[in-house]
Amino acid sequence: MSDRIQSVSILGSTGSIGVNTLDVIRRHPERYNVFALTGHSQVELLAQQCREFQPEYVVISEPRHEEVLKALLGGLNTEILSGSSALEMIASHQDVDIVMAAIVGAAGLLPNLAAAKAGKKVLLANKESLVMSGQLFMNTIEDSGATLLPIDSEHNAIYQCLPNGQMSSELGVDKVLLTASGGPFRNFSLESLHNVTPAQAVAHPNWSMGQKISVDSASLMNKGLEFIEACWLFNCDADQVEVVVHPESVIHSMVSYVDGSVLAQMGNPDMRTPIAYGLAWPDRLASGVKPLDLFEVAQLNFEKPDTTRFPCLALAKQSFKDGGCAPAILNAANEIAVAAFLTDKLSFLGISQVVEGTLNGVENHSSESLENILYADKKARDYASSLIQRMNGK
Ligand SMILES: NC(=O)C1=CN([C@@H]2O[C@H](COP(=O)(O)OP(=O)(O)OC[C@H]3O[C@@H](n4cnc5c(N)ncnc54)[C@H](OP(=O)(O)O)[C@@H]3O)[C@@H](O)[C@H]2O)C=CC1
Ligand SMILES: CC(=O)[C@@H](O)[C@H](O)COP(=O)(O)O
Ligand SMILES: [Mn+2]
Repeated sequence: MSDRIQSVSILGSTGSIGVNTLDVIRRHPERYNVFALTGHSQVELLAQQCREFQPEYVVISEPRHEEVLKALLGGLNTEILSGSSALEMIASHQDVDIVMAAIVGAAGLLPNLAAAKAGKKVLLANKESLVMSGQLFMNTIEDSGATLLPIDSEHNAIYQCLPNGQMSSELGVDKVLLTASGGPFRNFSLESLHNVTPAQAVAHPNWSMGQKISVDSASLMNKGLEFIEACWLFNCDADQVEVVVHPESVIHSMVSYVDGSVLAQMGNPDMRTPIAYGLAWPDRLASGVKPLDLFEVAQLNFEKPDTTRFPCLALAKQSFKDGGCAPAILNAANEIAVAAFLTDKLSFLGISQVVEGTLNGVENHSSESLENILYADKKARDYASSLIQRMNGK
């Protein structure tokens, strides 16, 4: 354990992961100091977090809200910044040890890359940035000597079950078993999926999360993004990752070995466990999570995923196999489609149609440069938006 207090920047402190991160940090003032906090639209909550944790910097990424934030924080010794370049600054600042990457979606890419380039300990919750830029992101981590620790519950579990955090066949690793809850519509017929609402989609059976990831869990796009995330994080081929539906979300994922052993990481579904693991690694830290009561759990169930009702999983796997910017195109189309679904401009089943249509309609290029990735992201957003307009007869 390091004796020095660690300085933490939290990208997306007003979100579900951000709030849980602050909850863990609050329990350990002797170990962590908050260097910077960031939010996008929740100005009141961001101001409240600043009053409690007194960071050096606060960034409101949406510049419209800067004046309100200033008014709310009058007299506080925290420097107030706005805009996306400020996010990169607080993610790469020389006084920062740990960066929690918890902005939702592609908006996290540039600050996450800045943290990686600056050699920080990067706690990666934002899976979209890795899906978009897999090879580039992993190369950046390796070149800078940064430490990358997965916070996504499944990947954190896999990391804990692998011998050295990597898919090593020399050490007898056979396969990664990526668990999926199946989401709120696991038992819905294809017919009934036509009419499901945003309120139903965000009501995840086991986890309390932000709206976008909750819809992704309902469509199984979350598992598709996580499939790609696992391949990059652990240097796996597509056939070394198997998705297993496990409705209880008590096993957070598993690793199988050539001798027939299967190692699982288990616990109550509460993100404070992987967050505490990432913050304290290689130590362990009390997180406030209730111990798992196996008698209460009683049963663990497993099923195969159904890609007929949930085509997003198959689309994501295919995009990874296609390579280049295909995963970035998939991600961008999905972000646009989910936003349209949440605002009643697209049906639930329309999400996979928009993603598939965009993958077919936008040309794929090499993903070697950041410029190519950002170009694919922009093209895919434009294409998906116009597709939704056409689907709505406009
Ligand atoms: N929630 C969970 O349990 C899990 C989440 N993850 C991943 O972690 C990430 C965050 O998820 P979650 O916390 O649920 O999401 P939330 O929607 O709860 O929070 C998102 C955060 O990002 C900020 N934000 C939104 N848009 C922008 C933008 N354009 N620029 C900068 N900041 C922005 C939000 O600010 P504001 O709220 O102020 O608008 C908020 O702080 C996602 O990538 C998700 O996939 C992974 C595993 C589990
Ligand atoms: C908590 C977490 O990591 C989420 O990504 C969660 O896994 C969503 O659950 P499903 O996508 O399996 O429904
Ligand atoms: Mn997950």
